[in-house]
Amino acid sequence: MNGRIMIVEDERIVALDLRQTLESFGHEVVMVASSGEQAVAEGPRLKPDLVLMDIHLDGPMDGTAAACVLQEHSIPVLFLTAFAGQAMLDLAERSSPYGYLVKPVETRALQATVRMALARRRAELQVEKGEERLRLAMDAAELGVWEWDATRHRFVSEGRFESIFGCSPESLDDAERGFLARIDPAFRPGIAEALTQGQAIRTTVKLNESPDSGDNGWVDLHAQAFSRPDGGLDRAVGVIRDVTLEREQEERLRRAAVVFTSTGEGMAILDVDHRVISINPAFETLTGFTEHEVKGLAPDDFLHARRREDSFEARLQESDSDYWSGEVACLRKDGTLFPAWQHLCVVRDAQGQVGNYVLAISDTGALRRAEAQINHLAYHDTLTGLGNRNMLEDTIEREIDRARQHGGRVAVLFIDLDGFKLINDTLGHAAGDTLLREVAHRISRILRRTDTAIRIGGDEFVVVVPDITRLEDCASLAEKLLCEIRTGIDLEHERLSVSASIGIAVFPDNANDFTGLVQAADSAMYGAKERGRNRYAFYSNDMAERAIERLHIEQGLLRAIAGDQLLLQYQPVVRLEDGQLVGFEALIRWDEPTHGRIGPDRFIPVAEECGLIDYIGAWVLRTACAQAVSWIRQGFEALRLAVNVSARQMSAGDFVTTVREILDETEFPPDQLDLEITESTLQSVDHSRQLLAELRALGVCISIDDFGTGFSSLSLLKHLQIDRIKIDRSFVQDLPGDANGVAVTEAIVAMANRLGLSLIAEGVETATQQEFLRKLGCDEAQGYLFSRPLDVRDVDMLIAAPPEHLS
Ligand SMILES: Nc1nc2c(ncn2[C@@H]2O[C@H](COP(=O)(O)O[C@H]3[C@@H](O)[C@H](n4cnc5c(=O)[nH]c(N)nc54)O[C@@H]3COP(=O)(O)O)[C@@H](O)[C@H]2O)c(=O)[nH]1
Repeated sequence: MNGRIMIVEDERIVALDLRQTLESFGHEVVMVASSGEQAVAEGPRLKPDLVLMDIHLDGPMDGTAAACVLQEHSIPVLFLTAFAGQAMLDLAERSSPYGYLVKPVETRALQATVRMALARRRAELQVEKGEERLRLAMDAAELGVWEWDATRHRFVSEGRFESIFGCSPESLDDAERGFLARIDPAFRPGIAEALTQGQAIRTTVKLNESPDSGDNGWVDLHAQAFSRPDGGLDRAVGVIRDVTLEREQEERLRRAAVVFTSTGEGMAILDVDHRVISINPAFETLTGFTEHEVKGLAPDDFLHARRREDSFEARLQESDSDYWSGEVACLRKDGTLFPAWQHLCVVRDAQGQVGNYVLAISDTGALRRAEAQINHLAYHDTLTGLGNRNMLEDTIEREIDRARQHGGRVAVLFIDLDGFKLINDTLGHAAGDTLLREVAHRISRILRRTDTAIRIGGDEFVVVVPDITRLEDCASLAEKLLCEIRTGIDLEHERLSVSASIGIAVFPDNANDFTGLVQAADSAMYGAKERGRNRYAFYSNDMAERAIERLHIEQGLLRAIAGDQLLLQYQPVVRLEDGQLVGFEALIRWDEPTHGRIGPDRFIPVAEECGLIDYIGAWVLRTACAQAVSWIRQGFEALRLAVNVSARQMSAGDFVTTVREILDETEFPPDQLDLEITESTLQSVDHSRQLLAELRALGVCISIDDFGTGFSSLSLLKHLQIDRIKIDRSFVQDLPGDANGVAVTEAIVAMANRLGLSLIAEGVETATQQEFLRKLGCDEAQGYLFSRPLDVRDVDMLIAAPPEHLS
């Protein structure tokens, strides 16, 4: 076995001799160095298999120091020395020499020692190479090798162990827990058992979060445990490999598989030639085809109804990406068509080559139907099926646009039912709903195809009439609507009659846009209501003027309250039987310093609108009660006092409390107080039934004022706690000549008698009217025939000395 040898010897003769001897053995002497410095400078470059080194060298670096440096470069050294004292041997040992020859060296000893050293060197190199190979292989396989000596509590590792396990092997030295604690608790018992039983471990485990990096992941763990003879773990050796990415990939695939089989979208996987490889259950459900039936077919052959437009190739070409989505027409197995939203997707491999296609379809038929339903709901009133507020805006704006283009006109009729609230209140919401549906039906029945009927909420409807040429046509339509609505409606056991008030506004005459037109029609509707309901009114400039006047009244009313400009008059009420004075109705007046006396008809509605009525109403009640108490104290003990109450007052949450407090404060006897409430008040006040019950509980009486002018129903009178009905002046004034007035009055008297209610007629101006009413059975009356409303001092005189006709 020959080698490349360097000789380090400062004695030239000895060096030459060594060289000749070594060369005679067939070795190659790569260099003869004469100093330690020269040896360490050239040794690493020449990489000799062996260095023969004289220990005692001249110069600063002796042989042992030079040998230590060469050893760092894995160059083996064989020492030559003239003597071998203990101290020298100790020094030489530090550089782990391959041998130690004492000079003069005998040739055979030199040959044998050099040969053994070279053999050892070769063996070591082989081991090193083997280790290197193993390391590279472990690296390539991304493995970490570990060995756990449980007896000595030592944990060693190589390769990628540290980076995979996320902690240094030293931290695992200590105890089983060090190693096992890194493993997720769910996997720990199995591993622990295999270790204590000395078994092989082949498993994939999850790691806990690393204390160093915070990572957790999955590792493949292959190991063999060895037990001690007395039982228990001696040591374990194994490899680990990080399989986190594979696990995630598997998990993704598993999830994708779940999605594929469970999604509601029909999916088909196609090969490069667009032939079906597989379909999911949803595809089968959507199309009726089984996988077996469509495997190997192209979707264009069995699925796409419009083969040319929806063809696979055409759709993908449309898109400049690998995706296309859009609506297509699809065929089911039974030949029926359905609209579908289709996604096409190209699946490429790592090299960018097309590997597959994915086709996904969802039936958009249901979506289309839902869309239509949502649109319907968005634009229609669910109760009546008419259009709703959204449709109103769209329709009016569209018709205004059209009218602008053609120079036409658009009419808007705003319809509000008279007395609807009362029906809801007394007969219940179900009855109210039935009524609204019937009214909606009647409105629709008489409209043209081009007209639009809308319910904008509650009891308010709007009719949009395009292309009107004459205002008379609007008037006749409004009349037809009033007549249709007025006709009795059968509700369960009741035949109801409800009227409506209609306001009409026209584009471009009254307003130029949607908001203006609807507002104008709304104002006109209020105009119709003010004029007595059950009628229609066109929007007029008067309405705008009235709005300004209202503003002036509102501002004046504030001054009136502050400046004591309000006062009360009292109109006597007489018993028809004997003409006896039975009481008074308190009537408010406003003495305005510049405009003179203003009647309640003008300012009460304004006070209601601006909220001053609560204050004014309480003032009237307090003043009238206090005044009446003084008349009672003057000797008119049987006096009854009627006080008008408006809708707004009744709506105030504390109305009953106000009445109670005023009665307590003035000491007026409750049973002599008559609160006059109009039918329309009952119609507009929520929970009027309960309110009346509470007022009755105070002991006061309730009269229905202006009876017969609004929604009158037997149920209303039956359900509400009422004492008296006041026949409206409008019926009385035409008695007894007018047949209609007579019929209505007779019906009211009959109704009151049947329900045991007392009757009073207002506006009696003639003796004939008085006589007619008396004969009919009417109990009491008031009117100019007996007396106009009087100031307090006139009433004082009246009580002191009643005239003959009021005695
Ligand atoms: N909420 C309140 N409303 C009130 C109050 N005071 C009055 N009013 C209401 O104002 C309306 C107009 O009232 P007024 O101008 O006072 O007219 C009353 C009488 O003067 C009038 N009347 C009486 N007899 C005759 C008659 O023979 N002929 C004729 N043409 N008019 C007559 O009738 C009105 C009384 O109406 P009524 O209350 O329905 O009995 C009116 O609606 C008042 O209710 C108030 O304080 N609060």
